[in-house]
Amino acid sequence: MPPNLTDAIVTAAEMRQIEQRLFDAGLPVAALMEKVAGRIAARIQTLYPRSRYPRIGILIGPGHNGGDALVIARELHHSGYRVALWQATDKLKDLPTAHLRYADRLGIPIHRTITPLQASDLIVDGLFGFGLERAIAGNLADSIAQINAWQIPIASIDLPSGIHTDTGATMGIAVRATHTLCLGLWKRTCFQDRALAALGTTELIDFDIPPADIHAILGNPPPVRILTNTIARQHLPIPREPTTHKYRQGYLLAIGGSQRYPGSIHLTALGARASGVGMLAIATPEAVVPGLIARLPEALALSCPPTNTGAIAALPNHADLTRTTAIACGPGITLDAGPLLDVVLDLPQPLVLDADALTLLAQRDAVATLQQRRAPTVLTPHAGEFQRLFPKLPDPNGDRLAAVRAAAEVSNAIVLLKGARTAIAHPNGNTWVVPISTPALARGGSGDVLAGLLGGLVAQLPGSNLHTLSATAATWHARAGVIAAREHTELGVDAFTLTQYLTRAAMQITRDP
Ligand SMILES: NC(=O)C1=CN([C@@H]2O[C@H](COP(=O)(O)OP(=O)(O)OC[C@H]3O[C@@H](n4cnc5c(N)ncnc54)[C@H](O)[C@@H]3O)[C@@H](O)[C@H]2O)[C@@H](O)CC1
Ligand SMILES: Nc1ncnc2c1ncn2[C@@H]1O[C@H](COP(=O)(O)OP(=O)(O)O)[C@@H](O)[C@H]1O
Ligand SMILES: [K+]
Repeated sequence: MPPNLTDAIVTAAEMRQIEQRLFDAGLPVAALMEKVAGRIAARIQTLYPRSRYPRIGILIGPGHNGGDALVIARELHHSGYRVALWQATDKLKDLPTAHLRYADRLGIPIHRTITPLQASDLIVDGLFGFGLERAIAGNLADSIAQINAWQIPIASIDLPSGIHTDTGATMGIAVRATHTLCLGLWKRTCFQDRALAALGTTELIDFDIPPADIHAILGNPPPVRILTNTIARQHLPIPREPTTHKYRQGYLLAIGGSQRYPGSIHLTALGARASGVGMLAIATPEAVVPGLIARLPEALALSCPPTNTGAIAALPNHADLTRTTAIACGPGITLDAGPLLDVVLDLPQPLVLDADALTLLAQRDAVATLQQRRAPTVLTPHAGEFQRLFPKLPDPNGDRLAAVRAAAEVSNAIVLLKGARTAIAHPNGNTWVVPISTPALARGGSGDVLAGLLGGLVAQLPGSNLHTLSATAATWHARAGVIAAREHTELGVDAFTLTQYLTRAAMQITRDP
């Protein structure tokens, strides 16, 4: 299968339509269940070897998620595990009914209360998959609460039961998995921040869906996708042309800083430096310039007149922006820099807006202002900034993928919604998801670094796909965080430390498959 097809991210409805095409084409439902469950059973035996996990408790729901679980139970039983089942509900669909009867015949114990499963080394959760249609309540909910309290590792089939397949919402209560084995194609919920704690480690179990069936339902390329390393690599500005020179390697103007927040623009500048941009100019209040140049001697300082609060009042009169290929604006400018933002929005270069620039934008009619821009804009809000910018759109702490897509559509800007799973939407609905990150990045200043890195990347490749470039910068940044956290723990990745790992992250992107 071409690698890009496993990058598609689907909704429950799309998955159902794709599966239906396979069934319509002649693949028996039971055959698919055997195949899928066989692959999961094999994976479980690798992840949880019988020597260390001899006793497996399996939760059986009423639908085909339960059917998968029963096939897995049978296979693990034959492989020598001691398997015990909890049948969660009376009424089962036909396939699970048949498999349950056969499990009984094999002598696998079938319990109607969960207590006997407490003596398990691993729980396999086959209660609900993408067929969950209402909140879990009553005895079922109580049982899930108890299972979660047992502190036994849990492997969920397809999804942690109780998590909405698309939105990541908890439907009443949800199994808290250690490991989620997502089947066939990634479900949206795997990239919704609010579901991450329930998902545990996620892994895709491929079952050979023909690409034509995926494309028939999702289109080609699919609209919502993981940004893979391969794509990120194609959007790094390396290798450089042998005869290039500094003015051909991009000219970024980074605008930020104030007397109150002099540090953020340093971090943005260090992010830009790591992007490899040919020329870096920094517009900041004159009081901030000396410290900045001490740290980044290569940068061109545009010393700006200050407001009476020490914010940037305007760009310097002499500033010649003709060579500028991209602009990043916002870190540390404070809310006193409104007139500056008006000037910046009017400039003809691609523009990355971050931090205070977003809050200032929210104080005017953000959507109308963005619609009027002559050049492309990338907005890089965290959830709080997003809510200020787009108060009428879906909550960015809820269904983040829906929220970011709606924002890009209404604003005609590329919107990069930061978080544990950063999502980047294009106005046409295409959305990249960055599948990795680390909570080590959850501290002040790491976003400033991203703004600079992204600005520097855009400056170097102004004619390239801005949407994918933005996602590449987010991946690059996240990878740097992951490498830094490995070496410094999650506590040791302050924003400056992060900047020192960006080059290593670029090397990793260029080397990894
Ligand atoms: N068709 C197949 O053979 C395949 C099945 N797969 C598995 O099938 C799953 C989807 O199967 P289904 O469509 O049967 O759906 P589920 O197994 O997710 O469950 C649906 C059943 O649960 C009931 N239900 C829904 N919400 C409930 C609630 N809150 N409380 C109590 N009962 C509730 C429904 O009435 C229905 O009977 C996937 O997640 C996956 O595990 C696929 O992965 C692979 C192919
Ligand atoms: N829990 C988390 N897990 C992974 N990444 C995170 C987490 N929290 C924040 N991040 C990342 O850290 C950065 C924080 O940016 P931002 O909130 O703008 O911080 P600041 O404005 O202080 O620089 C973003 O890139 C975001 O994706
Ligand atoms: K499940």
